Amino acid sequence: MREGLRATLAVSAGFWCALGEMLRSCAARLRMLGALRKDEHWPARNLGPALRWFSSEKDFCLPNPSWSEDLRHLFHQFMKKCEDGSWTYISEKEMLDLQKKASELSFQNVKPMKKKQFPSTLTRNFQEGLGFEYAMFYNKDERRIVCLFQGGPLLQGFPGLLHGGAIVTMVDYSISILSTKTIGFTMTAYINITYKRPIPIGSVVVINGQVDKIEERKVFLSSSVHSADEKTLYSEATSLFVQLNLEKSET
Ligand SMILES: CCCCCCCC(=O)SCCNC(=O)CCNC(=O)[C@H](O)C(C)(C)COP(=O)(O)OP(=O)(O)OC[C@H]1O[C@@H](n2cnc3c(N)ncnc32)[C@H](O)[C@@H]1OP(=O)(O)O
Repeated sequence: MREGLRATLAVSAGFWCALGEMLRSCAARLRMLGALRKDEHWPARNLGPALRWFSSEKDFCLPNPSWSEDLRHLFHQFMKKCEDGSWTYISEKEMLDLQKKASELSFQNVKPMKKKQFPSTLTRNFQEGLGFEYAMFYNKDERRIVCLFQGGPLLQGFPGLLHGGAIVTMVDYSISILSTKTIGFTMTAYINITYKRPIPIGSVVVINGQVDKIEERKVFLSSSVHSADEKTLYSEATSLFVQLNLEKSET
């Protein structure tokens, strides 16, 4: 009897959580669409809570209601490419595990912030659709990474356009995962980015990163940012990542 009651309570708690999550997603989608409406100036006070409470249980790289048709389409295309094993989907958990392991191994003197103060990594701190929406795919044999990225209204620089800092953040994050998967834990030593065309907020871009050369602890990479139809080249970057010297790193 008691077991039955417990099961009922668990099911109803699950139902309310799922409903809450669904309503939050819809609200985020509506806010994003509102912000993208022509001629509308979107004051920050209308944003509502922009931070998202992070749950390590949820895979934020999977499609959510804020994703546009283009992003969904590309995501499913890449998931298909994963079927023969040439490409692999990188889940949120894998990204978090990489970060956690890197900080455990290298920065013993740095205290991670408490979850309550700081929900997650920069790219995951925004409500659905308002910041960084992305999914990544890795090709081990070709030493390549692809990141499908849709930047939301909180990443605005000039009106209606993505901020260059947000673009390089996403490029840096993608290739940092590539270099770490290629030779172990690395950090960005430099990244030189050239912005060729502005990226409209809410549009979907494809970040392609590849390893050009490895010299001992140094990984040289190049990357590009294209439109989903590959017709527009938005940015190009070259960068150096250095494998962490675990004996030396203390801070
Ligand atoms: C898993 C995903 C997590 C998401 C994170 C996203 C990525 C990031 O944002 S990382 C944050 C930004 N980056 C940083 O904060 C890094 C700060 N810098 C550092 O900690 C160090 O300088 C670091 C680790 C890059 C290199 O330091 P260290 O391990 O002591 O290497 P060091 O011995 O000085 O240099 C190694 C080699 O790299 C070269 N090198 C290092 N930095 C540079 C540079 N900026 N330009 C050119 N060459 C460089 C050196 O000349 C040397 O070359 P060689 O072996 O031929 O003599």
